[in-house]
Amino acid sequence: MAVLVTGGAGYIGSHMVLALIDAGHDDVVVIDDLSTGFDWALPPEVTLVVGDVADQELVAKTIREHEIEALAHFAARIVVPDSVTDPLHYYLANTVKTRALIETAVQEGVKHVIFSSTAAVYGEPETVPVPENLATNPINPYGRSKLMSEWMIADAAKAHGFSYVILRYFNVAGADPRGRSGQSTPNATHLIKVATQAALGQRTHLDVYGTDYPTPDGSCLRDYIQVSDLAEAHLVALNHLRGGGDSLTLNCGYGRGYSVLEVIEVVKRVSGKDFEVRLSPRRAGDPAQIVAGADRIRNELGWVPKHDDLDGIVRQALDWEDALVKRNRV
Ligand SMILES: NC(=O)c1ccc[n+]([C@@H]2O[C@H](COP(=O)([O-])OP(=O)(O)OC[C@H]3O[C@@H](n4cnc5c(N)ncnc54)[C@H](O)[C@@H]3O)[C@@H](O)[C@H]2O)c1
Ligand SMILES: O=c1ccn([C@@H]2O[C@H](COP(=O)(O)OP(=O)(O)O[C@H]3O[C@H](CO)[C@@H](O)[C@H](O)[C@H]3O)[C@@H](O)[C@H]2O)c(=O)[nH]1
Repeated sequence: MAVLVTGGAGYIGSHMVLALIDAGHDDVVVIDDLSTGFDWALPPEVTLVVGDVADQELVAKTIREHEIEALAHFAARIVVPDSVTDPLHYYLANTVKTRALIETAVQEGVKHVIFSSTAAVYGEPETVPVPENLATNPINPYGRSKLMSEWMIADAAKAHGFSYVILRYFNVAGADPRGRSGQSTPNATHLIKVATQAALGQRTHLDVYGTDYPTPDGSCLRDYIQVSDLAEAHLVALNHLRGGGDSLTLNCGYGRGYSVLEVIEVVKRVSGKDFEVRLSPRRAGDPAQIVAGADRIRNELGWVPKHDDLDGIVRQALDWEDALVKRNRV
């Protein structure tokens, strides 16, 4: 009952691989082009196929050779402002390549698909938290590229008989509590990563992108979910599908929002380090606030998060950043 993890050498995918192995799966195969991922992020017992998810010959061969039953599709481009400046690249990487991958999966008889979607499909909701049945209305090409993939997967599942869980992640942060993986992209743009780098002196300062949003302190509000909790959500989704469960679309978040300024305050407190914070103009493509309606995944799949604590998430991110520095991987 092998699982193929696309993008498994990346931040979230590598935590999924660890979760599968911790749960006793000895048949995990990763396909990754290593464009933003790292082969060293993977445990040695995992098979890594270096290549593109849209290489249909390679993917078909991999599925056949390893008798892949389920596909967890993480590989993508993920930076919201980059999607605004280079939308065609995002539609190619996230939508066109997902189409090719799903076509191969259908041709090769893959039974289950878990897809990494995003809170960005909701766009700029008028109220938070947002339940899954809120109308989708993405405001940036990244969100649209993912929403189109959601639609393709749902349509193809209906036509060709596989089952799926679409997981809409909110803002993913933190690191493996055992220190085996974390966010390793050197020039990552994610707030908690950037703030921990500022705290450790790897960046001169931190920009706050926008302080005039209609939020309590004027900075954007996000729902930060710890990465191993998110990986665990994939495991319960996989078990659900293997047990014959229906296809589902589920938010992955804790249901509580923190502002950019609040996150910075937590990073300074937990690290014990002060750093320069510049109040800067808004960044392209950012919604003011996005918080998960977080009940459905708990009710439908029995998912129970273990790391719902921003201080702990920041501590993990700091420890991982520190480990990267010590291993000369920054
Ligand atoms: N990080 C977040 O906060 C967040 C939030 C919502 C959704 N997501 C989604 O989660 C998924 C994983 O994100 P991440 O943060 O781990 O990013 P990441 O960049 O660390 O991981 C992506 C991985 O996919 C690989 N990859 C990219 N394009 C590929 C291709 N065409 N063929 C093969 N491999 C390819 C990269 O080398 C990398 O290892 C993405 O689909 C992203 O859209 C992330
Ligand atoms: O140096 C920084 C970095 C970020 N921010 C702000 O912090 C918030 C969060 O930004 P970031 O961490 O870059 O995440 P998002 O742009 O919210 O996007 C993340 O979260 C989305 C789900 O909500 C995912 O779909 C994306 O893949 C993922 O990058 C935003 O308001 C940013 O403007 C800053 O003010 N300064």
